[in-house]
Amino acid sequence: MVSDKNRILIMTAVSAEKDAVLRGLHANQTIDVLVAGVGPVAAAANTAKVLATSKYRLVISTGIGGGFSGRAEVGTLVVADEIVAADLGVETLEGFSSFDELGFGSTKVQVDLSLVNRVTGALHEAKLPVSTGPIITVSTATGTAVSAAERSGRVPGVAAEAMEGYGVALAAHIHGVPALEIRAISNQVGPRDKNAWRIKEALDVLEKAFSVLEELL
Ligand SMILES: O=C(O)c1cccc(C(=O)CC[C@H]2O[C@@H](n3cnc4c(=O)[nH]cnc43)[C@H](O)[C@@H]2O)c1
Repeated sequence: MVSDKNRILIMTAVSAEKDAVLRGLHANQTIDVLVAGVGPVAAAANTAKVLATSKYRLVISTGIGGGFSGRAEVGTLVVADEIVAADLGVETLEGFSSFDELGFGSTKVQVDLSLVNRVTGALHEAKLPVSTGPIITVSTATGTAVSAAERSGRVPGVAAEAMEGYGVALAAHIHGVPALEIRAISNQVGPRDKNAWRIKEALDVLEKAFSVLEELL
């Protein structure tokens, strides 16, 4: 790894997502794309490991994700305007209490909204279907309509769900590096129906996204 403050680090959960991003980047020499592993803990640990020895000006968590109905449809892109750990908290008789509410710290990583707007604008200019909104990170992927409604109700405007963004973004924040999360929607968040997942379509739009963003980043 070249240690250079002009470099960008992109973390994906699995190699299929890494390969899609690399196809879009056309062998860009200033962007490193690495596999973080699935889930927030692996993603945080592996991102922190990289940042401990190499300097970057930006970290991006990206890959496929679930879209919330009416906010992010399958085959579209979502750029996070807030990265939220949706299940960091306590189950109580009155419902879920987040770490924020309990005073245990923040479950959110703020993002540079001017960068979010530039990224979203570039994708829109390229005629790619894109929206912005909070992206939640979970340790257990939603699998029922009840859970989808509960999570959607707790995070106003939530657009998408995935499993690595908060881990990647928190590791970056601890190292003083700004972070983004960009998701290509492979499925709708809700009742588990693997037959309804459109992973290839999502990987295709992920590739297109990074072929556009290569010029901007
Ligand atoms: O439901 C299943 O049988 C099943 C089998 C394999 C993988 C899964 C996943 O949930 C993959 C999680 C993986 O993909 C991202 N992802 C994509 N869609 C979602 C979602 O709706 N909720 C959470 N994560 C999602 C995630 O970032 C992981 O890397 C399920």
